[in-house]
Amino acid sequence: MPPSNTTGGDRQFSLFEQLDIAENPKKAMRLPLPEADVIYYPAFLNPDTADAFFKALQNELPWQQDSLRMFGKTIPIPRLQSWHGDPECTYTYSGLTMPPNPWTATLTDVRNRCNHVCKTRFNSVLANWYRHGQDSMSLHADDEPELGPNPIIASITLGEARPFIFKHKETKVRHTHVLEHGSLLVMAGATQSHYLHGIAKTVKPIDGRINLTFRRLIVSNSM
Ligand SMILES: O=C(O)CCC(=O)C(=O)O
Ligand SMILES: [Fe+2]
Repeated sequence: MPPSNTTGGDRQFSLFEQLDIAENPKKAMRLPLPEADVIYYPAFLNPDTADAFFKALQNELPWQQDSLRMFGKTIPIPRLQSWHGDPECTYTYSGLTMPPNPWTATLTDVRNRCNHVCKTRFNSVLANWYRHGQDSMSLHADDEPELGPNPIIASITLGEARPFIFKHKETKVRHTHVLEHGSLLVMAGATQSHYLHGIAKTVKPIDGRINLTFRRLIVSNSM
């Protein structure tokens, strides 16, 4: 049975209220996920701005294909990545330790828009480039200790729309939501405690997608 919708209900409502949605021409919506706080803004960026950001990021970021050690083997991850942030924001993710690259003009611009709407100060961002349908991200929760409890994460989509999968950790119930060009997805509250999320592969011939997930790492000398 899916968990009761009353659990965390206050928190869901307060996230919606917390976000500054007044400036967005298209309405934001809360996704129907019990025990989670997830808001989706379809047209956070206008299409021309989103196109320009996509092109700029392709050229601006030092994209690399990292590898993970699994079962004694080194396996290249199926996407390109680039980690950026304030100097103290070294991040450990699936066994990879990544010192931050500096903020670029485009990342700073998008970060400031996310800060404004989410009323927080993101100090880091993971950029993911899914080059085609065979690039993906396996189901995971963004629950690294340096994110602290109940982290707020702002996730921008540029380029090809891809289905974003949520899977409840206990009930295993799945919910899929297509993330469109120029959209913003905000995950907050207990979302990471109760759900995994990821991007599946597809055999369809599709174009590339760049995703930016802004985070606030709790590091000793962050202000
Ligand atoms: O590409 C996406 O939308 C998901 C990215 C993600 O989950 C992450 O970077 O932790
Ligand atoms: Fe994630």
